[in-house]
Amino acid sequence: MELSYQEKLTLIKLAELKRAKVEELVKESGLEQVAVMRALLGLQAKGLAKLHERSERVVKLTEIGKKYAQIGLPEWRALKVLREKGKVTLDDLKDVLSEDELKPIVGLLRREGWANVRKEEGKLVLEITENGREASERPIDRALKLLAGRGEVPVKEIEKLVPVKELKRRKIGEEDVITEREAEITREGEELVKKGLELRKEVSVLTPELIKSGKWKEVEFRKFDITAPVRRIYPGKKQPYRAFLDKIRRRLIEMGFIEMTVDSLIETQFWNFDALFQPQNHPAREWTDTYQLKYPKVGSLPEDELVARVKAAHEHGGDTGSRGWGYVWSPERAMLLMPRAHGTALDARQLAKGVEIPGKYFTIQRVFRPDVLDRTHLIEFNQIDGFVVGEDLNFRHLLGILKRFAVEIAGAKKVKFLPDYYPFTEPSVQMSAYHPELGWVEFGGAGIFREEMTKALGIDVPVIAWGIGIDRLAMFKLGIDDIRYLFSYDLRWLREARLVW
Ligand SMILES: N[C@@H](Cc1ccccc1)C(=O)O
Repeated sequence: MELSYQEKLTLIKLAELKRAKVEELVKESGLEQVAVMRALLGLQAKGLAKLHERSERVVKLTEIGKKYAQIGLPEWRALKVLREKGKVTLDDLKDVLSEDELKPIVGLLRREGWANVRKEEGKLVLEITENGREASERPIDRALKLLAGRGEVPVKEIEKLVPVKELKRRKIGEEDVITEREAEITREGEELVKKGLELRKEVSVLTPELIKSGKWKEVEFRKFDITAPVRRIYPGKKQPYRAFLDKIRRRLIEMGFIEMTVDSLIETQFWNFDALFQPQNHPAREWTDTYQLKYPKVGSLPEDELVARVKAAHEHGGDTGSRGWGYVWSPERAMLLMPRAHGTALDARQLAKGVEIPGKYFTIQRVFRPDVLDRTHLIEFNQIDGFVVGEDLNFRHLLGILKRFAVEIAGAKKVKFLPDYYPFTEPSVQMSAYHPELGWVEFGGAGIFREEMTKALGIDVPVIAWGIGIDRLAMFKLGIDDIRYLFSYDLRWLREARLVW
């Protein structure tokens, strides 16, 4: 029978102890816990040892419990003050009790019979009782000491002092299940050890020295079982949502899209609304709710010529043949600052700066809109906006691009388009994708930018554009059904979530 070095060593130690906890064997052999476990499993498979597992319910201290073990339970801290003063108000206890501890203290002291409660001039007054003067260690105090000293105490043992429920209610203790493993040597094991085992240290790394000196012929090589279960480790990795966004960015760049960036999350209404041909004094301005900046209130407008063209488009359609919105456009209004409400503002900035024709552009932006938080809505979310500009583009190209996004990037199984309205596109479309749990989820809007907008920005060819709520795409991909989870601190999720794309 072939045994590894670790198995031999463990078996020899086990032969001395006959029956031992895994921890003892770890101490005796000087091996790692995992190595001993693996050796024992090996020995068990060969019939040389037997493993016994026993689970036990134990109680251990919570963080609060640990604190109490150091500074004393609130009732003791309060009683100390009471003993000194005889009579106190709740205010007098503020020095020794935290706010959370103050609330239940009256009930606690009364239940123990340590204090009487009265009202004096509208204030609660606590007065010490005989019981309070003579109070000494109670079962719960002993339980706390026991837990502090031993770390974990079996439920059975604690319950002799206080019900575990009581410890849980007071947030002092919590329950846990520990599994204890014990190994026992079998008769075969004993016989093998009696016959004598040669403990030859195994080599786990083949070094150049071993080869050069020819020693490799003499040493014993350690065998590795690469299918053996090991402890899970969680190496550092990108936050799953961040990783998702980065991959989309990469993918779009690979597809030939140029990324548009901007330094600030704050935007003038000019770029958020006006440059997109959204009328200032019209309900359409509220096609979505937005926030406004209190301080500073205003920013600056771009060059006069551009502002004049946007103004002309709003007032009478500029040189597009449109009649515009027919009102007097106000530069003051356009200067107001706001947290950016959609990524489309960057489209306008880019078009005004000039674009390659044909060209494809995109941006991933954090945007802000008031909303009621729920599993599909956040007030702060991310959008991928983008546009394609070129001579012969039409609506079909747009639908094709959008569908590819939803299916390829988000892994949506079904997609549907519905007519929609945006002041800056004509025609406009809304896209929804199907999620097995959420049903149809709206993803975003798209359309062909209106001439009143593009002409004023200096562009003479069709521009197809879209804005997609990327957070919802991420939900599809990451397999979560609550959008708030994207920003979760839940360590388990952060560790276990697969990095998908
Ligand atoms: N900006 C729009 C989406 C959109 C972008 C581009 C064209 C049409 C619509 C939104 O936030 O919903």
